[in-house]
Amino acid sequence: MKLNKEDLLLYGVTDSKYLKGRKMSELVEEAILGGVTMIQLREKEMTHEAFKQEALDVQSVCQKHHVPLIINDDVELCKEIDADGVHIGQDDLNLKEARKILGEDKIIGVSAHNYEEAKIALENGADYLGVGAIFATQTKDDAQNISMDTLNEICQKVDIPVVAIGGINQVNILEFMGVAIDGVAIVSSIFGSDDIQKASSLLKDKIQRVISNKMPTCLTIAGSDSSGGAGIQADLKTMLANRVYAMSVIAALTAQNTTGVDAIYDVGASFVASQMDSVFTDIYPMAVKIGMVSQKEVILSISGKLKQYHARNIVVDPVMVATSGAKLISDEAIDTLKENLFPLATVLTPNIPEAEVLSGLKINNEEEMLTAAKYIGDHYHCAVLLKGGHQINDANDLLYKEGNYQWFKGKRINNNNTHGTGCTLSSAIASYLARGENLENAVKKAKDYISGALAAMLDLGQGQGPMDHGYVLDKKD
Ligand SMILES: Nc1ncnc2c1ncn2[C@@H]1O[C@H](COP(=O)(O)OP(=O)(O)OP(=O)(O)O)[C@@H](O)[C@H]1O
Ligand SMILES: Cc1ncc(CO)c(N)n1
Ligand SMILES: [Mg+2]
Repeated sequence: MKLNKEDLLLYGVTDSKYLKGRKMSELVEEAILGGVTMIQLREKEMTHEAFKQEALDVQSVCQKHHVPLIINDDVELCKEIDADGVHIGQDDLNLKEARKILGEDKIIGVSAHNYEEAKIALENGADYLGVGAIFATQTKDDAQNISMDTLNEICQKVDIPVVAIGGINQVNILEFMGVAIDGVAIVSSIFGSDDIQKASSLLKDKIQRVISNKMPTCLTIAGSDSSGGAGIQADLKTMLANRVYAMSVIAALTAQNTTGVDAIYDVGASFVASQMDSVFTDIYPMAVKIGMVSQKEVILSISGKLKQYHARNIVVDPVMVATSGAKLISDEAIDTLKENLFPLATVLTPNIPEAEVLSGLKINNEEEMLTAAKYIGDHYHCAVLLKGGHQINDANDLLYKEGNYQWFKGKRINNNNTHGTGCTLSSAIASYLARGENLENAVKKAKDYISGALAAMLDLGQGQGPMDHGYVLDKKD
């Protein structure tokens, strides 16, 4: 019996510490009734005879429900009872030898912790890979942790199915949104649960949604602009126009229009946290854009939640002053931003006045833009896109990342309606990161989008008006 990719969707791995006097085959049957699609029998401290008896019991349950049974480590036992396959670690019996013993018809899975190991396993004829540990796990204390990015890289480069393993539970399973895995292998959250069938069924539902979802998801955490040209409203419009599913956590409200900001109403830190819980425990965002966050407590609650949910692709727009000149952040909050949010950023997107505040340097030309971008990037250990919208002659933006820099040239458009340009650019970058583009391509595409939105020459309001975020839809008429 050879492996179907679908068999890996919810891969239950047993552990006798959860037996509590019951038979392993009973636990396995509950897991299968809940939706587990493949079983791995894993025993570390049992005599051969006892393990064989347990394996035969579990095998009859698996056969009854047409679920493949994989034996951990023990190639001989797999052959002896004619199980469907074996899973071997990096230290276990060599893959080539296992293949020789078992032949082509048995499934052989291999554990890999990095791309090199994955490549070798592929070359030696593995049928699937178990890649981890993704999260901290109680099952194996020596497990190395690997990042979501490494996991995704392995999935994309290796053309055999990949399951993620290590500490996966009902909440963090959503973090695989946008990662090209074929399934998850789980021990404790299935077999350590009081209701194995129910736990399996909930996990199955979640992993099915995560894997079948092809729509990139993106979150903005920012302030509301009642006039709709900047803040949350610009972000949502931008994300929609760049074809991602957009969600919002409102961190502040402004009474604002194209002529200025009349009032600010702060949203409490705990309510911001609640909004983030609601989003991250249901539709996990593949990228997050952060805009106006005016209060220290709010920033602390955002950074805490981003860490808790291992958010990735974080674009931080350090909003300080509106296009109209109004101040949007307290001085105390700037320090909190630097200390707590900047270190989490994939990229920071200051404009020239903001970069001056963050670097303490004056910026009058492109050379000084580079000096300031370098200072900020090296200081806060993140990439920096220093926007040139405030330069007199051109609209060239500078991306500085890990010692390298790249200019994104823009033609200055003779349009005074630039309300919300910063919000729009950072949201467009987040959208393309959610779509799986690397930072350089995301910036390039975002720059093209905003140039088009400015060139559409919308003219609304009595001050510096908003852009036409929906210009890309015109083609559809
Ligand atoms: N007149 C213009 N023509 C072309 N591109 C522009 C123009 N003004 C701004 N941009 C571009 O818009 C993007 C946003 O840059 P900008 O420096 O205006 O951000 P910002 O000051 O943070 O905006 P906001 O006022 O919304 O906070 C950059 O890519 C910049 O080059
Ligand atoms: C709510 C809000 N966020 C950001 C900006 C920056 O343009 C603004 N004007 N308003
Ligand atoms: Mg701005």
